[in-house]
Amino acid sequence: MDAALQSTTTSRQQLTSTTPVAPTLRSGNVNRTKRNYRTKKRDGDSQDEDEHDQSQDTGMNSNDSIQDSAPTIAGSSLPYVQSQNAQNLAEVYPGLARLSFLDQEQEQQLGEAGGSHDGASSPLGSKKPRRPLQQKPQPEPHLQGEAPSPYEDESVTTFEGPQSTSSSIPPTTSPSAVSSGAGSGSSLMEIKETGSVTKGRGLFSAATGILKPGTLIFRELGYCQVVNDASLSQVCSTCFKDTREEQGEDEKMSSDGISASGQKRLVRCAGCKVVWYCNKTCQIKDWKLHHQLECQGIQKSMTNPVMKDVWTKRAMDTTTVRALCRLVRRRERVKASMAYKAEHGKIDVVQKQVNEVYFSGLDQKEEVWLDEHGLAWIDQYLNTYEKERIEASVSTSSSKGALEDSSHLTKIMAVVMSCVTPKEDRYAFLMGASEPSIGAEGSTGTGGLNLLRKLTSYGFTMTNLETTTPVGLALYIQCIPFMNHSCVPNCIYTFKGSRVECRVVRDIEPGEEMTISYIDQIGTTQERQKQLKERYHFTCDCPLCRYFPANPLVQPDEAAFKKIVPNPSYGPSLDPKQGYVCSNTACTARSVLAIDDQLAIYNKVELTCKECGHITELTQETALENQEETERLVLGFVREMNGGLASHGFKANARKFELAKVKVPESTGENASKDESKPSATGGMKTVQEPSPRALQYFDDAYRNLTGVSASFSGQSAIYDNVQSLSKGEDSIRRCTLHHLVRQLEQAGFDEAVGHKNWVFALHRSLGLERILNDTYVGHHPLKAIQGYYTCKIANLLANLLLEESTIEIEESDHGSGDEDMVGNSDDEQDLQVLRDAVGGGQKSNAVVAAATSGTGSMQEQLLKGKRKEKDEAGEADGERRKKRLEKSENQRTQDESSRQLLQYLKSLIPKLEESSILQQFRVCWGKDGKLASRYRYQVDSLKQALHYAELPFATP
Ligand SMILES: C[S@@+](CC[C@H](N)C(=O)[O-])C[C@H]1O[C@@H](n2cnc3c(N)ncnc32)[C@H](O)[C@@H]1O
Repeated sequence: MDAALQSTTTSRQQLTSTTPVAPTLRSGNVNRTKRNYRTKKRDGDSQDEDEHDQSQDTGMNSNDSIQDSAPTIAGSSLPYVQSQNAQNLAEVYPGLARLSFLDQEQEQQLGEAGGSHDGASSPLGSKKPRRPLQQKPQPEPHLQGEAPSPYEDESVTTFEGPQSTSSSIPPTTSPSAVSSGAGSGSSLMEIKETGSVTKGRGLFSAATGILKPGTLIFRELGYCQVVNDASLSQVCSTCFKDTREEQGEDEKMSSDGISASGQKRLVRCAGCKVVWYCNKTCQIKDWKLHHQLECQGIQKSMTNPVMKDVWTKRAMDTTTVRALCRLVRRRERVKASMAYKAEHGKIDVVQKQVNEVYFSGLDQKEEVWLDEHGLAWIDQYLNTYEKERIEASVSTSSSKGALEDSSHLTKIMAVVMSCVTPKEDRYAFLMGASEPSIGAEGSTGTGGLNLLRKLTSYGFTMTNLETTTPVGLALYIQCIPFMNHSCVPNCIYTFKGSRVECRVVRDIEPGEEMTISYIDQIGTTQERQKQLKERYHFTCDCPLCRYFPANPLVQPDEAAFKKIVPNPSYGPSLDPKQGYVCSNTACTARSVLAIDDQLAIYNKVELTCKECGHITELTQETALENQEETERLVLGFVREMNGGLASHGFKANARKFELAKVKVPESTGENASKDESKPSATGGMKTVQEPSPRALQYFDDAYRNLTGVSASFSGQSAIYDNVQSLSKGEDSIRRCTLHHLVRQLEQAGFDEAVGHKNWVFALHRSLGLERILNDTYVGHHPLKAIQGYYTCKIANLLANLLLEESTIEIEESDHGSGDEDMVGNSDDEQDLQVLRDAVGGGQKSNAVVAAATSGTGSMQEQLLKGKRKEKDEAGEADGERRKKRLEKSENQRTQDESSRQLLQYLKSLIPKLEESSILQQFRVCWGKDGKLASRYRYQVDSLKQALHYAELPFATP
């Protein structure tokens, strides 16, 4: 959300360690004379940068290049050339003529490669048939009741852009918001007023039935998006593919895009030397959409010595700058197109053709919509509500003074203006006082300051789906920006490239508002509210904030929260994350006795537990000691994770914080982690990557120190047991909070470390974070969603692998499994198909399949619930409740059985998946370069890891 600023900060932090510094532009780059095509042809493919250099040169001298390249265009078979004269083309895209050279070369290259190319970025001019606009994607398996999938039948989907562009009320539907189920025309969601003056509008369910967890409610393309500075050389600026996934976390990329192993991953635009791409297809696509003008702008900006430092020495983060430039340019393009339409009564042919060339299927549809309605829409939705807010944040911006003395926002504006606006238009651009003429170089639309303000409050930080690392900044305008915040959201969002996807995480009733969390949910009510106030300028009033009011004097409100969480583990008085619980180890109550704030007022408090009457004395010193002890333990954990060699500082270890290689007996499973030193019966030992037992012991101690609960990765049910082992002894006050631990882990680079997918599995599973998130933190942590997504993805991929699709039955479970992760994702579908072909389509029983497809996402939760219920049973005597519990436990047994079947099934797949012949086939049919084979390998490894941890017994409260 206010990611523009946020991401700027993040990126700046990362900049010091990871951002490559682009080499200084060769002198005379901008005015370098053109070389002829033949020279370029001779240079061949390896000369990417030179080729682009030339296209840049041509782009900057468009008149010459149009004449020069006219014959080439005329003779080309490229679709946009066939029916378009070069002059018209060049008017809109001055560099296009020169680009035809790249297109031809691209075609040639593809021809040589047998036309096998990543379908997601189909080459310009290739004969490859586009996915038809009305192709029917697979239905969403998790949509319950009558609510149709947003993509159920696109042939009848109609785009409803702004109903009246002059209206100040924005339209209630947008392409992504419209879900036309089999001609019903019904919609899955609608935008309407919440009824709260502070909240304004929101996104509401318009489905007729309950939307179940896992349901994909929409996917949305960005209006404009950029890769952040820290990721520029590692993430493609067109498709947002993150090469770090393939190269592994510790294989860093140098500033020239060469990995530690010497492989070149991305190619850089040789014109500006700022943005990077997977290949020329991506480069061309971006060139035509955005980068041509962006590239010229950056080079123009570099003629100013101060600005030059920004671009070449990264004197400041340029993420927001580039995003804003793209926003300005896109608005320009749309305006030019609209003006054309007004004058000629039809859509600009070039625009139309370019759209056709660029996009296929849904993308094209969405892009056309964005082009036609985006401008009006963006103005409407941004202006109506946000106008009075955040004004202060930019009120100081002006073009005054030197860059160094200016505020951050002023700096951003200064750089933006140096890229997009001629000097004489700068004031107009800044204030929106007048409209520069359409089509003129540097024409900018209204109010650069306004746009910046909007970008900073509506921009989203895009993250890598699997690692959750921030990769870029995007502005969405259709659905997600209408979603309000809740600390117990019913939806979560994730990114696939630049496309955002929004899913349901708990039941949504018809008409209920759909919410997301703008912030990390791990904090206390005070912490969350502080963040929301600072970043988004509102005070959250969600059910969780009302259940655990930030101010302990405010009467808690139970009703709203209990609607969402029927049996919360804690009473509604104090947020358990901010307090201390009874120190009597025999006491099973976890009611909060005191909070930090109280301790700040009184140096010493005596706390009587209502449950057991035990009196605990709590002093600031005790609290501090607890804190220090935990820090020491976390340090020990970090040191062990780094091989136990040296005692490093927190931050310095960030990148090294990896799973240790541990020798375990061949027969993995529960014993593997319990007794790693003993060889198995067969005598074999093997190396797996997981936290060492000592590291886990450290973590367990730290965890227990703070919570009074054993993380118990080793399988002992350990709530409140073993507290004696703590140095503070039995009477130690136990802090009922984990956020300090989480903060320390963050400091220790944990966040970066969990970028490693196995880490996510390992730690969530083995340290019981699932339980913590479910039980203590109540809501759904984004990481959990990612984990769930990933688990589903692997499980589905593999579960489907050996099955005929027709035999798959989706059984309803109390948690969505996210099966639809596969739906509509051509990459995954291809993955699946290739795998299926490779393995040869084995058969499994329906029951197993149903278990596999229904239980995947909630597998761990099901186990967790089972254990929790067992514990509940032991502690309660009430007959009525026992009866209910028995019923529940019956359900639980079924779920456990389903999970067990799933586990067994997935385990049985592994040997088959690991057959070398399959791996070989996979390599041959997909990636000659072996990339996809290694991705496949990675998935199998992750599955093994997940299964390994899934088999460890859970610690239950
Ligand atoms: C992305 S917009 C959400 C859509 C917005 N309500 C609208 O009408 O355009 C974010 C802004 O909505 C408001 N908002 C979001 N969630 C809120 C909440 N839970 N309570 C109050 N205001 C909220 C804040 O002003 C925030 O800056």
